[in-house]
Formats: sequence, C-alpha cells, structure tokens
Amino acid sequence: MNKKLFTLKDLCKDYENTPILKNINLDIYEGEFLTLLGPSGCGKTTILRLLAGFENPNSGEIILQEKNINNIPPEEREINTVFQSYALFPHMTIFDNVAFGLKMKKTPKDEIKKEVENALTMVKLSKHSHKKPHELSGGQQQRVAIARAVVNKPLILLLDESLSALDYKLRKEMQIELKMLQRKLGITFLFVTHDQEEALSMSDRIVVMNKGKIEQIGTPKEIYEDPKNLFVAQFIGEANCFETKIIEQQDGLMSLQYYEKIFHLKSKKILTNYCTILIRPEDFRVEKNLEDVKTNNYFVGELENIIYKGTTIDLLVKLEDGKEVIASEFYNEDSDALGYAIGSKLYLYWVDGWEVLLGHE
Ligand SMILES: Nc1ncnc2c1ncn2[C@@H]1O[C@H](COP(=O)(O)OP(=O)(O)OP(=O)(O)O)[C@@H](O)[C@H]1O
Repeated sequence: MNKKLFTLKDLCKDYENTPILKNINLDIYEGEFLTLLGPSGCGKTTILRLLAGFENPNSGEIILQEKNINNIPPEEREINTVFQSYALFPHMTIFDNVAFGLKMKKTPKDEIKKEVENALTMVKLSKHSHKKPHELSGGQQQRVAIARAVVNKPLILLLDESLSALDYKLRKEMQIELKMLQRKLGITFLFVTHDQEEALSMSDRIVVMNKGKIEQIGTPKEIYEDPKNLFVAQFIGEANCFETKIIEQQDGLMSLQYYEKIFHLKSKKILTNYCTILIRPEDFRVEKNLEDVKTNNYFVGELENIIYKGTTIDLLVKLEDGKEVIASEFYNEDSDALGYAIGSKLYLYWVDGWEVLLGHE
C-alpha cells in the first residue's frame, strides 16, 4: 500500500450536544479511491467538513503526513471539495470557472492558460471552454467542477454525493469516467455516497458507516464477501439471514441448528451460542428435485413469485418455517427459472464455504 496521507484519530463531533461522530479512526493513503458509505445522516459529510477544515472536531486529531492540522484554516489545507450541487459560478465561462483558484493564487496568466487547458482536455471539455455552465449538461457541469478542483493540484479531492443529481445512465457513465480520471491524476479521492453499488464499483477501499461510527473498512470484495456484521451484510446488497443455534464447534467444524435442520459448516471463527448464516441470493442454487441437490446445505420451500430483472431472475421462495428468501439466477435461453410454476416445491442449496457466518455481538 502507498504512503499514509491523512490519519483521523479518535475524532468526535457533537452538534447541539448530540454526538454525530463517535471515535472515528481512519487512515487515508496516497492515490487511493476511498469511499465513505452509509445511510443518510450517519455522518459522512461531517467527516468531509472536518477534513476540509469547515468545522472543528470536539476531540481527536486530524493528521496530515504526521502533522496535526486541527488548527490549520481551510484555505491552507490543500484540500478541494466537489459538492453535490457543483457550485459553479453561473456568470463565468467554463474556462474562468476552472481558472478561478489559480487567479486567486496570482498564478501567471500563461501558466493559468496552460493548466486550465490541460484540465479541460482531461475531462474532455476543451471545446466548451467559452460556454457558461447552464449551456452544459449535468454530467458536463460535474466534470467542470472536477476540473476546477484538480487544477489546484490538491492533496486530496473530497466528493460529496457528487453523482447523485445525475440520471441513472449518465451516473453509470460518470462512475467509470471518474474512476479512470482518478487513476490518471493519481490524486487521492475521498468519495461520499449512500449507494452501495456505486461504492463497490468505484472504490479501492470502502468505509461503511452507521450512526456516527465506522462498522467496517475494506476492499469492495472484502466488504461484500466477508461482512463483519449484519448491518454491513444487509447494507451492501441483499442477504438471506438464518438465525441458528450453535450445537457444537470442534476442529474447525460447526454444527448449527435451524428449526429441525442441522448444518455442519467449516468455520475458523470461534463463536458462542448463536450464529447467523448469511447467504447472498446469487449463491443459492435452485433445483426441483432433491436428487439434483449437490450438498447437504439446503432448504425446501414454495415458489411465491418470479421477478424478471433483465440479466437475472429473482425467485421469491417461502420456506417451510414461513421465512421468505430470495434466490437469484442468471437469465439465459436455457434458464429453467422462468418455467417454474408459482406454488411449486423448490430446493435451495449452496456450495460449502459460500456462506458467511456471523457471531452475535
Ligand atoms: N450544522 C449542523 N447542526 C446541527 N446538526 C447537524 C449539522 N450538520 C449536520 N448535522 C446532523 O448531523 C448528522 C450527520 O449529518 P451528515 O450530513 O454528516 O450525514 P450524511 O451521512 O452525510 O447524510 P446524507 O447522506 O443525508 O448527506 C445528521 O443527523 C444531521 O442532521
């Protein structure tokens, strides 16, 4: 991993005597695309505001390359923010919008021209430099906001829900562009979103937050495949959860009871009393006949609904105990899934090791 750029150490922030951030500890590395992900109100924007210096923490430290910067004013922090609203100057041309920061710094004119042209080329807007913001689309305005920020060569770029105003298709395109731009620039991006799909597809690492606390930090794959707790598991994608009682744990094998069914699953984790088995919808295999079920890890249920989603099909199945679960299958010409009759009996099984086991906190 690259060098540490920022460290947030035991950072706490209260608003009106209510704790909003509770002991945030986070390292941010040079050149990474780091995403703060969490539900509305969990404190993501507050972290950005503290880092940028718009607010002061109640306690804790913000460290930049081993120096405490708690008392350094925003304009001296070499941090730029791209807001959701882009905050472009409406009366200025695109060129002048991008040039603004450099003009403030009294950069020589010919240098400004060169830097702004470079930045606009990078975001593929050089042909539009004479236009005003309202003459551009939402996606283009977003790119102007990024060009305006990167032209200042910040140490870190903070992006607060900066794709959320765009329509679905443009948003998907911008996600790819933004990630590519970040790689090309090599600038550290701290991106805020409440959209898990966006976080998974763009980030080098994700920080999952809930109620002012960090629940887990990891790569998208770690967060998705090995969530640390139920909150993370359910926030990142769909998950079928089965509460089980631990009957025995020996030699890396755990015996778990779910109603009358006993599962024997491998586990390196040592857990006590209860354990949740978590299975992602796409990890269930579906069969009509028991003899086609290839492992002992299966449930029986009745098909309640079929939801066609284009590339996948969701099968909503009610288990014998009344629990509703989702199994997701890729849709292709040979796919059986659309042919299943509502009300038919189905077996849902999974391959050993595809489950996640979560202890109770
Ligand atoms: N200046 C303020 N005064 C009082 N309360 C505030 C202030 N700023 C934020 N809050 C509260 O702090 C909490 C966290 O807000 P924050 O904007 O950091 O959340 P967020 O995770 O970014 O949410 P969203 O995704 O909705 O933007 C919220 O409950 C919010 O109402």
